[in-house]
Amino acid sequence: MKLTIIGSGYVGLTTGACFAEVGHHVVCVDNDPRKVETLLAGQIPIYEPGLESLVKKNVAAKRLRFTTSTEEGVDHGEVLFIAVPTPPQADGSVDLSFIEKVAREISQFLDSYRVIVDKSTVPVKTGERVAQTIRRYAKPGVEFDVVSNPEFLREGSAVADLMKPDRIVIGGNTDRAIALMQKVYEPFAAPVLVTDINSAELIKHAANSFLALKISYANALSEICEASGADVIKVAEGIGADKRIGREFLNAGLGYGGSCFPKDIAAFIAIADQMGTPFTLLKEVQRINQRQIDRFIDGIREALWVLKDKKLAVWGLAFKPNTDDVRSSVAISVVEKLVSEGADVTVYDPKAMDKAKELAFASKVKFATSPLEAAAGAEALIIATEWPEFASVDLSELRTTMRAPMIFDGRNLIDPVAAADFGFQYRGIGRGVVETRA
Ligand SMILES: NC(=O)c1ccc[n+]([C@@H]2O[C@H](COP(=O)([O-])OP(=O)(O)OC[C@H]3O[C@@H](n4cnc5c(N)ncnc54)[C@H](O)[C@@H]3O)[C@@H](O)[C@H]2O)c1
Ligand SMILES: O=c1ccn([C@@H]2O[C@H](COP(=O)(O)OP(=O)(O)O[C@H]3O[C@H](CO)[C@@H](O)[C@H](O)[C@H]3O)[C@@H](O)[C@H]2O)c(=O)[nH]1
Repeated sequence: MKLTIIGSGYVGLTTGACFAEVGHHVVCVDNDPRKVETLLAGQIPIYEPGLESLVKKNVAAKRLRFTTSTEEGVDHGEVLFIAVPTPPQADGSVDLSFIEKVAREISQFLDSYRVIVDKSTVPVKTGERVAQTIRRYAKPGVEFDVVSNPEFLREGSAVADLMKPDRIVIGGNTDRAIALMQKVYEPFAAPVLVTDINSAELIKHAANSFLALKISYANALSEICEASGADVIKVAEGIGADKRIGREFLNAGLGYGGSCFPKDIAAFIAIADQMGTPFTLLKEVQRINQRQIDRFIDGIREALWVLKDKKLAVWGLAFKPNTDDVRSSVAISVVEKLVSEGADVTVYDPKAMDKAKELAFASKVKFATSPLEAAAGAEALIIATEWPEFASVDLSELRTTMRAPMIFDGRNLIDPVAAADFGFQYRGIGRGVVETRA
């Protein structure tokens, strides 16, 4: 099929590449000329495992191309996917101006039937607004349908998630549009759930909120574990073994971050308020999430007494491993907090340093070229993102290079007993303080 993606960021580019991989002919549009130039030059503007080779392969096979022209995209695709940003506003509600703009742009070039699919994460009832907007601006009588097809990929495993999704949600109001959408997804052989547009839109916010709730449950447990001397990892294992609960998304840590959960939970709260059905449970989720980072910083302050002029190493800047994405990264919030209290911070991340260097905090820290270089002479090490390479650092070398032996492990990455054996004082999340045994 001929498909068009409008917005070629983390979602649009990866979705476009995966659609091409299963045989569709895909045009990816982006209004950022620099991004399109990069893509046309054969480079990938983001780090996502497996994406580069997939893009190269499908460009070479002439199933995938890039343009800045929405007109070219509308001409090409039978189905037009919108994957532009839906950022938060100050009150938590969603800024829908990107979506509205694309709807107007599409309507300008619409000559014959198209399915316009909202893949961005949007509040319930956005589909109705998109249809209204296109009808208002398009030539009279031109046929189209609007469909909601939320995306559930996770950064860091986006290609795998797209190629083998748990489910595909198609929210549509006409058989014609739903049939075309089923054809788009046929090659993926995944379970398809067909709903009305409003339900599909709601599924996305409800799913992300539930996952954030699950993480916050583990984080709230971690505080009780610290107070009682229990181990949150064992507790998560114990409850997660029940199939009705499941072990995934029960990892206590510094709280959830990234470009999705914080904004989507705030959006869902705002949507529920607007509907007159307040979702106060989610406010508690937000509170627990903030408390988790505050408690972590308090623990560092309590152990080190004074942060001013302390030489600290921070491992990790990306909001999670296997991505270079630093949007709403809790790791960066940790660094900012330490810097604001006068600490002398050196950071290292395997993939996210270029993106981090574009942010305001960058001028106030030093960037190292390896985990051990970051830790050289440090009076404490803070682990803020659970990159696998941090777990395999030689603890004996680490001990030798650091000035004082303290590890604050915000992601429970290091084995506390091994750390203690190598002479470290170790503080994880929800597993107490382990004193040095060396
Ligand atoms: N990142 C994720 O993991 C993820 C997963 C599922 C859903 N989502 C949702 O998908 C949407 C996009 O997220 P993202 O992370 O891909 O954002 P992104 O910022 O990485 O990409 C969006 C792209 O849209 C482009 N764009 C903006 N306006 C445009 C226009 N008028 N015409 C053409 N291109 C335009 C931007 O230049 C950018 O490249 C959001 O609603 C997000 O909540 C994101
Ligand atoms: O047990 C866990 C799992 C995750 N996290 C944190 O939660 C955040 C989000 O992680 P993850 O969900 O893996 O990454 P995202 O790429 O943000 O993916 C989420 O957000 C996307 C955008 O909406 C959705 O498509 C995905 O289904 C949803 O998992 C990160 O800060 C993680 O560190 C934890 O603290 N504990």
